[in-house]
Amino acid sequence: MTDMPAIGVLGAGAVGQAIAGALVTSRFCGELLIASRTIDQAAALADDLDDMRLTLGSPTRPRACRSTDLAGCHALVIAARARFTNHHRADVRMGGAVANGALIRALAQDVVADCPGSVLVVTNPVDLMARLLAETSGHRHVYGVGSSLDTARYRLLLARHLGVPADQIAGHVIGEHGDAAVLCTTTTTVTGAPLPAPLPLADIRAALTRRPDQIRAGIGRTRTGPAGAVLAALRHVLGRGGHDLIELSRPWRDGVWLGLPISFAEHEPCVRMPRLSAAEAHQLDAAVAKLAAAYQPLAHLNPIGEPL
Ligand SMILES: NC(=O)c1ccc[n+]([C@@H]2O[C@H](COP(=O)([O-])OP(=O)(O)OC[C@H]3O[C@@H](n4cnc5c(N)ncnc54)[C@H](O)[C@@H]3O)[C@@H](O)[C@H]2O)c1
Repeated sequence: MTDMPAIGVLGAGAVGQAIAGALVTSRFCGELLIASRTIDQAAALADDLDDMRLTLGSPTRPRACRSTDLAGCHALVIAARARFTNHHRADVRMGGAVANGALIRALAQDVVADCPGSVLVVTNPVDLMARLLAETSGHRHVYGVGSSLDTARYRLLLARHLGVPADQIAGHVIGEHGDAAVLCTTTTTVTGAPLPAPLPLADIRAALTRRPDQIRAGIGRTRTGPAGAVLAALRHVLGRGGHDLIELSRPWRDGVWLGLPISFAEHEPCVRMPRLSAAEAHQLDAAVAKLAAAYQPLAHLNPIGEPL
C-alpha cells in the first residue's frame, strides 16, 4: 500500500462529515472519496472539505462519487443511516435494526462484495450491522467500530473519578455497543495497579450509558467522538496501530459479532480476550444471547426491509 491510502466514506451525515473532516485535518489519506444518498449531498461535502484542504494545506484530496465507485479504496467507512423514525426510548440503537439492516444488505451486494480493502461499519446497531454486512457480502475484512468508543468513555469517566490523567487507565469495554456492554473492571489498571476499592462502578456504568444521550441533548448528534474512534480503527486495520489493542466488533461465539479487544499482525485480526470474572463472563453471555436473538429477523430481510 502507498503511504497515503485512499479512504471512502459512505454517508455524508453528521458522523460522515466529522470523519471526513478529521481525515483531512489529520492528513491521514491521499484520496478521500465521499458517497451519500444523493450525489449532490456528496458533492457539497466534498466542496466544503476542499475548502478545508486548501486553508490547511492538507495533502488529502476529497472527491464526490457514486457508492459503486468506492470499491477501489484501501478502506471503506460505512456511516449511512436509513430514513426512519426511532421510537425506542430505551436501547435506542436497536431502534434502527430493521431500516438500517435493509440498507446494509443492499450495500453488501452493490458495493462491498467487490471491495478489496477493509470495511469499517459505524451504522447502528453496529454489532448487528457489521455481522449482516460480512455475512451478506462474504467479505473477510469487515469490522464494526464496536466498543472502542465505549472504552474511551469508560477510561475518561474512571480517570475523572480517580483524579488521574485518562492515559493512566488501561482497561476495556467489550460486548454490545449498547446497553449490554461489559466493563472489564477486573483487569482494569490505574498506573499499572488494580482499581482501588471501593469504586462506585454502578454510577460509572450509568454515566457511560447516559453520555451519548447527554451529547445528543446538547448538540443534536454524537459525531466527533465516533469520528475519533473511526480514525483509530482505520489506523489499526491499515496496519498502523502498532501492538495496541482496539475494541472492534468481530465474530465471537455462535457467529455472534460484538466488541472484542483486537490486535493486528500483517493485517490479520487476533482477539485478545481479557481474563473475566464470573460476573463479567455472565454479562458477556447475556450480550451474546441478546445479539443472537436480535439478529434472527435481520437474517431474513430483503433489501427493502421486508421478510424474505
Ligand atoms: N457505532 C458508533 O459508535 C456510532 C456513533 C454515532 C453514530 N453512529 C451511527 O452512525 C450512523 C450515521 O449517523 P449520522 O448521525 O451521521 O446520521 P445522519 O442521518 O446525519 O446521516 C446519515 C447519512 O446517510 C446517508 N444515506 C442514507 N442512505 C444512504 C445510502 N443508501 N447510501 C449512501 N448514503 C446514504 C444520508 O443521506 C445521510 O447523509 C447512524 O446509524 C448512527 O446511529 C454510530
